[in-house]
Amino acid sequence: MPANERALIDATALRQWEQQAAQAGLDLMARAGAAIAHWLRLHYPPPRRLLFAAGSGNNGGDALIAARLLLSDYAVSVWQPQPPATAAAQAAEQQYLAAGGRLDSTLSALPPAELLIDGLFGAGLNRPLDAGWQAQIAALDALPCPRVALDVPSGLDAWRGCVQGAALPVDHTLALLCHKPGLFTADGRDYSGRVELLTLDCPPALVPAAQGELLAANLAPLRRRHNSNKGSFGSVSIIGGCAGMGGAALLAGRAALALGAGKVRIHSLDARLSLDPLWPELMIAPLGNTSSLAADEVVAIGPGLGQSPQAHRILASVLAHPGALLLDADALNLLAGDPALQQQLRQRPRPAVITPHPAEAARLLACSTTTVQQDRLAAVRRLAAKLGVIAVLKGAGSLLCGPDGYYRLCTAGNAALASAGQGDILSGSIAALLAQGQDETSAAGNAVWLHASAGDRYLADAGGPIGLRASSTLPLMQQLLNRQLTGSIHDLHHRKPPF
Ligand SMILES: NC(=O)C1=CN([C@@H]2O[C@H](COP(=O)(O)OP(=O)(O)OC[C@H]3O[C@@H](n4cnc5c(N)ncnc54)[C@H](OP(=O)(O)O)[C@@H]3O)[C@@H](O)[C@H]2O)[C@@H](O)CC1
Ligand SMILES: Nc1ncnc2c1ncn2[C@@H]1O[C@H](COP(=O)(O)OP(=O)(O)O)[C@@H](O)[C@H]1O
Ligand SMILES: [K+]
Repeated sequence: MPANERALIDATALRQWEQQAAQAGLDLMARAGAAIAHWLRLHYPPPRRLLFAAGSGNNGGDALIAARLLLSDYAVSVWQPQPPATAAAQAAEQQYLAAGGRLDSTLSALPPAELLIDGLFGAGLNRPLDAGWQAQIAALDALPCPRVALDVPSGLDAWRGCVQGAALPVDHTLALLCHKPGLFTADGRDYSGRVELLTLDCPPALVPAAQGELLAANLAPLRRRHNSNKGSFGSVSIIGGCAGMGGAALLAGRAALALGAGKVRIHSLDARLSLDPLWPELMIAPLGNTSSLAADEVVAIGPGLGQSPQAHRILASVLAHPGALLLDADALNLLAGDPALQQQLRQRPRPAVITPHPAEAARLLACSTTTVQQDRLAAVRRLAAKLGVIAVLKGAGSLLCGPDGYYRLCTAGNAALASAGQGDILSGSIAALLAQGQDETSAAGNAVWLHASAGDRYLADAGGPIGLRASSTLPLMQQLLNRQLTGSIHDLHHRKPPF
């Protein structure tokens, strides 16, 4: 996907884009209708019985234009529960009627369809659907035919990915002009089906600067010279593994090794943990003093750390580590409870990476997990700005954001990853890529992509999402990483920045 096709534009910038296009004489709705009709002809060739659901806004206008363009060789019905409310949608309705099209306001009166095209609500949905609309969504959902959503499945918030009372799950979503983040995060993936972007051929001069993008990996910079040794690939220290939680630190350590760090040490808070018999390559030692950490090693603190006074002391001292630093799990819980630690984190010359799941993010933001999940993008932006970090908000549709507010959204991953220890694997993987010289933004993005894609590989191979253990994710990630290390030897000598 070309970079500009990954662009994510906020609602305000999108409205300005629309206005500027109109001023430049571009009829975006006509382009949208034509592109939708073209897509439908290609994927659902005539003859067929099509049912368009046309709402009162411009989403309904798109539907009416496409319906008109398909009148000649499809059997077209249009369900229009309310008259159009915008000038553009009203014009689209007039053209449709003038071309001989029919409108119906009662869904049950319409003949059975072979394909439903959902143009009821688009990016302009601005409040939860009431009981009446929820019943209409349920009636559409009961139709025994495939569905294609225009821009966004009706009832799904295009920006936040939350269901607004009820939403119509579809097989395909045709995103218009640009992708909307709500298609891929929170509830988005459960409703959007396969998403395709119709760019509407907008002249590049009119395209605004993006506020974010869909995450893409760039792992080629991790290619290795023959003339290298373990010292070339950095050192990682994992700090955690208190009594009863040693497994978390071991998983993070194994991930750091599996993803290519040259040397990995686990500093366990539990003196009894001294060897990983399955991975004896891991060095395990108690953390006597943080001054034993080398300035250039990568430190990941949190997996199994616990929240004891000792853990708090270690965290306070590790925040001064001059090298790359990652905070996860209990390190984040300790941070949430102590504004002085937060201040220390903000003052770091080199921004740390934090990897909260939604409940940890909620503690850091002093709000509820529901609030985080209702607007995951706002939450990750607030975290990054408040703490001066590269924040990774995990979960369905992981989001990454730096203090400048620019964000990346991972479209890969699935519920196979919803199992204990997967977060520890992610932390260790980010640490491994940092140790191999990637900057914080690249390391976090590439590791999130590898982890999520390993989940997708498992889903495809196993035929379903159940049974992926955190440990078993590692060989899948390793394989994906090795397969991405392509490119010419020339590139090794002229490394470009990864993003
Ligand atoms: N951006 C672009 O450049 C392009 C945009 N295009 C298309 O325009 C679409 C956006 O159009 P839009 O802004 O007119 O809003 P849309 O989604 O049709 O619906 C809003 C309507 O529903 C109403 N309403 C809202 N919530 C409600 C609720 N809970 N319950 C009940 N009613 C509710 C709201 O009215 P309200 O009651 O708020 O006054 C309004 O009438 C976009 O998705 C894409 O398809 C393309 O043509 C080309 C390029
Ligand atoms: N439904 C899902 N879709 C995509 N990714 C998921 C899903 N559930 C979990 N994950 C991923 O799995 C990891 C789980 O991390 P976390 O909740 O910290 O687990 P743990 O604390 O058990 O290690 C995160 O990277 C998260 O993004
Ligand atoms: K829609």
